[in-house]
Amino acid sequence: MDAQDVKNDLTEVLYTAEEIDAKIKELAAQIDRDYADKDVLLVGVLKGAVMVMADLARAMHIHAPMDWMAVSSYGSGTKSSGVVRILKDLDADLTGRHVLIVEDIIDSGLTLSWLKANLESRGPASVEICTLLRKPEAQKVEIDVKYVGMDIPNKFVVGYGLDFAENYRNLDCIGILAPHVYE
Ligand SMILES: O=P(O)(O)OC[C@H]1O[C@H](OP(=O)(O)OP(=O)(O)O)[C@H](O)[C@@H]1O
Ligand code: HPA
Ligand SMILES: [Mg+2]
Repeated sequence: MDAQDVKNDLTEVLYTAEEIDAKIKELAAQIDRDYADKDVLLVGVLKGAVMVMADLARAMHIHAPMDWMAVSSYGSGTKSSGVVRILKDLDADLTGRHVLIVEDIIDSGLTLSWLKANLESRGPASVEICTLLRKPEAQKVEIDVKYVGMDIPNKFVVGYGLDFAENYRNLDCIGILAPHVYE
């Protein structure tokens, strides 16, 4: 690791690229089984879920059409504002469809509880959630989540799609961001 390596800004690597890959494959196998007899539409939440979506979809063996929504509740800070805004809506009509929301992280849960209710109001056959990470100690609202990769401590994490002020998304691992970077 050279002096410029952004990994230097992590206090700890929580999951290596290999560990993430193994977990994504497990989730994909579960999803393949559960949706074997119905068509699923993957709904990725930009931008954080881009890496999860790309790897999850490629690890699946059933049809996995993808659509995207952009919502933002964090802006450039490390705390959720609780106010969710739609920055880009779906192209697809959800009527009668089995929707699987794909997310990188459930932190306070405010984004997903809002999003799930929003998508449920569009007449889908079902709406389930797949998230790679969840912070149980930070969650402020109950959400029924069918697929969870791993539960993590209540620390601000970056990498594999997760950003701080738009940086670190391209890290191949997931780690805890050193507080000196944002304090
Ligand atoms: O459970 P919550 O406390 O609501 O936090 C989780 C959400 O926050 C992040 O998105 P963000 O709004 O930062 O946008 P981004 O995906 O573009 O980084 C993350 O990707 C989730 O969507
Ligand atoms: O821990 C986090 N890191 C990056 N983005 C986030 N959005 C919610 N929680 C986090
Ligand atoms: Mg973010």
